[in-house]
Amino acid sequence: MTDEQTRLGELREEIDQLDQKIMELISARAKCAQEVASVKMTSNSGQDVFFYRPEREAQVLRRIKEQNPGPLSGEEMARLFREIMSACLALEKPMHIAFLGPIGTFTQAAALKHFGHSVVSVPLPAIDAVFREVESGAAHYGVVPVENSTEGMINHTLDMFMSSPLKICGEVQLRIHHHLLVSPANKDQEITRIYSHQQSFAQCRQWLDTHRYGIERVTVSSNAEAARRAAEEPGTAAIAGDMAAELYGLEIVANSIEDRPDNTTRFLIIGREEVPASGHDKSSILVSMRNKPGALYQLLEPFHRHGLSLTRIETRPSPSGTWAYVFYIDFEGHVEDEQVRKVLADVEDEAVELKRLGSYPIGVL
Ligand SMILES: C=C(O[C@@H]1C=C(C(=O)O)C=C[C@H]1O)C(=O)O
Repeated sequence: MTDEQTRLGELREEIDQLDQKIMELISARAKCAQEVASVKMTSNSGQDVFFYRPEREAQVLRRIKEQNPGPLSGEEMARLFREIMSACLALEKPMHIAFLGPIGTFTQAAALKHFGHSVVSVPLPAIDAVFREVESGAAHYGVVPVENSTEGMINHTLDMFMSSPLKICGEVQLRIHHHLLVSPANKDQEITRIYSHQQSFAQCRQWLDTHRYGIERVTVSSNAEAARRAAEEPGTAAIAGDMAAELYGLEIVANSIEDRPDNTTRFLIIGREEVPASGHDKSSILVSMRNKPGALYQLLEPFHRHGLSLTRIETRPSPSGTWAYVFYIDFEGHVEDEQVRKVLADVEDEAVELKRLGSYPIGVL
C-alpha cells in the first residue's frame, strides 16, 4: 500500500465513525421531537394541536447559521438542518402543502426549500385554488408567488387577500434561473416556437430579443407545462428551470438566460393560524383610505413617527368602487410588538378599513 492509500483508508475510517455518531445524534433529536409531539397532544387535549411551529423553526435555523463554525457555509448548514427538522416534523405529523402547480414549478421548489422534502406537496392549477385548499383544511399550508425582482408584484395573489381569511405565516425567496430547453430527441431540429409562462418570458425578454429574435413565443400556464410541451412537440423549446428540465428530461441549450443575474421571486406561506413572534419578523396589512388629499401621507406618517421600516407598499384598485384604492404594506416587526400596536392603532383611526394579514418570521433560507 502506498502512503496515499494508507492515508485515504484512515480518513475514510474516521468519516465512517463520524457518520455513526451523526446518525445516533439525529436519532436522539428525532426522539426528542416525538416527545414534543406527545407533550403538545396532552397539553392541548381536545383542541387543535399545532405541530408545525414556524417561529421555532426560524429560530433554530437562525441559530445554526450564526453558530456554524465552517468550513460549510451558514446557508449550506441551515439547509441540512432544514431537512433534519422536516424529517423530525414528519414523525409528529406529515404536512400537506398546496402549491401553484403543476409539479416542477418554481413554486414547488420554493415549498420544498421552505418546508424541506418530508412533506406531501399538492400541486393545484391556480393561485385561488391554493387559497381554497388551505381555507377548507384539505392542506395545512399553501405556497404562492407574490413578487419578482424583475417583474414586480403578482397581483392575483395580493387581490386574494382582500377576501380570504387566511394568514401569512412565512416567506421564502428563491433565485430564479431560466434555461432554454429542448428535448434530446429533437436536438438537431430548427426551433420555430418557444413555450413559457408569461412571467418567465418577461424575465428573459432582452436575451430572447438578442439571441432568438423572431421566433414565435407562446405563453402557457406554467414553466412546467412549457417543458412538457417541448418534450413532446418537435421543433419547439421551453424556457423553464432545473426542476422542470429534470422532470421532462430536457437538455439545456442556453443556461441562465434571465436578464438580471439577481432575478429572485418571493413566495408567501399561507395558513389558518397566526404565528407568534420569532424575534425577527415582518408583518403585512391591507389598508383602504378615504380618497382625500394627504391620505397616503396620513397612512405613512405613523410608521415614520414610530421608526418602523417599510419593506414594501403596493397600490391595488379596490373591489368596492372605481378609483378607490387599497394599499398592501409590508413592514418590519410583529403585531405583538408595542411599537407595531401603536402604529396600527394610529393607522386604524384614519383608515376606512385595516386588515391584518399576519406577522411571520423574515425568511431565513
Ligand atoms: C419539535 C417541535 O416541533 C416541530 C419540529 C421542530 C424541530 O424539529 O426542531 C421545530 C418546530 C416544530 O415545527 C417543537 O415545537 O419544538
